[in-house]
Amino acid sequence: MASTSCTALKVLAASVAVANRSGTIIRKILSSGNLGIVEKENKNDLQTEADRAVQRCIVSSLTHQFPQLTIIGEEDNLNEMATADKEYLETSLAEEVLKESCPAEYTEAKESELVVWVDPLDGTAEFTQGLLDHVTVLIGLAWQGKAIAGVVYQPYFNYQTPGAELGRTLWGMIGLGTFGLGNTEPPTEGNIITTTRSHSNPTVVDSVKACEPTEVVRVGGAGHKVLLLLDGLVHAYVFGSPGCKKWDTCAPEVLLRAKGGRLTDMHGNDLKYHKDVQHKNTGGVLATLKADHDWYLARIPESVKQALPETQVKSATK
Ligand SMILES: Nc1ncnc2c1ncn2[C@@H]1O[C@H](COP(=O)(O)O)[C@@H](O)[C@H]1OP(=O)(O)O
Ligand SMILES: [Mg+2]
Ligand SMILES: [Mg+2]
Ligand SMILES: [Mg+2]
Repeated sequence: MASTSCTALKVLAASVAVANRSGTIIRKILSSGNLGIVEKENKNDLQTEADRAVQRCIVSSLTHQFPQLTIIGEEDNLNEMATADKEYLETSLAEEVLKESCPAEYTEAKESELVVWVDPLDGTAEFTQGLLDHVTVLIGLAWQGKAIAGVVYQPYFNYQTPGAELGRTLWGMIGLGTFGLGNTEPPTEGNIITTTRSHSNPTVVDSVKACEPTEVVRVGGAGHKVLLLLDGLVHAYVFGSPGCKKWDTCAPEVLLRAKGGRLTDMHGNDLKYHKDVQHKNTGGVLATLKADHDWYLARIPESVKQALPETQVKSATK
């Protein structure tokens, strides 16, 4: 099989398997009733036992199978202990990924050149408030500074539909496509914009308003908002704030771009994912699937652009 010699596809197959395992961990912790909530930088920046346990699971599992990867996870101080964490070791590879052929441009990508951006639980604020379908697990793979593959796992997809299967896995690779989706056609009428519900500020409000929405959908999570685009429920995701980090955007960006969409900062620049890049997406986030991305870019006010400088890369050669 062509895929067996493709390291990027193998890492993606491991990421899909460990994302699925993460769902079991998150659901078990929520049903235990003890979320172990900790405030990080401020009251809008929370961490739960699910964030910690899933990061340990993902980092220990990927490190065990691919020791030369660079893995950058949201939750600090967990990576070192994760290598010794046997409880959470997931060593399977997702067959549905392995059966695909590696796009020619990635056959040369070496394990030591891949950077994996991990958000163990995106939408933590909403998770603590019981808005469970806002939660996703995000694992994105970057090579030569570009997002090339990723998985978005939604552990509580369908949780309000009795009898339906709980959770879904979406994964993709640039050049291969996005898998696990249904309808992706956007609404035929209006200009529906999704944005933050828990991290708003004046530049967020100004950028949404400037894009002339007919409706604003305020929900949690970067992964969740990109899923709204991929499910054909909104036309654009507009986040005029530096709050999102590389682990919030890497995997969702792949799923969008592999379907022909775009995810940029507010200046229209592509985001960079080198291992030594600034973690914050300081230029904000603008994402579209079928809508005219440049139309939205042209409407972002100069005052917002000035408040959101482009992200700096220490060395763009790695
Ligand atoms: N000001 C912020 N402080 C901390 N995290 C933020 C901030 N803004 C955005 N994020 C992260 O980006 C995600 C998307 O933002 P929002 O839901 O506000 O649109 C959030 O779920 C959160 O990720 P996480 O939940 O993984 O900490
Ligand atoms: Mg967080
Ligand atoms: Mg996040
Ligand atoms: Mg998170």
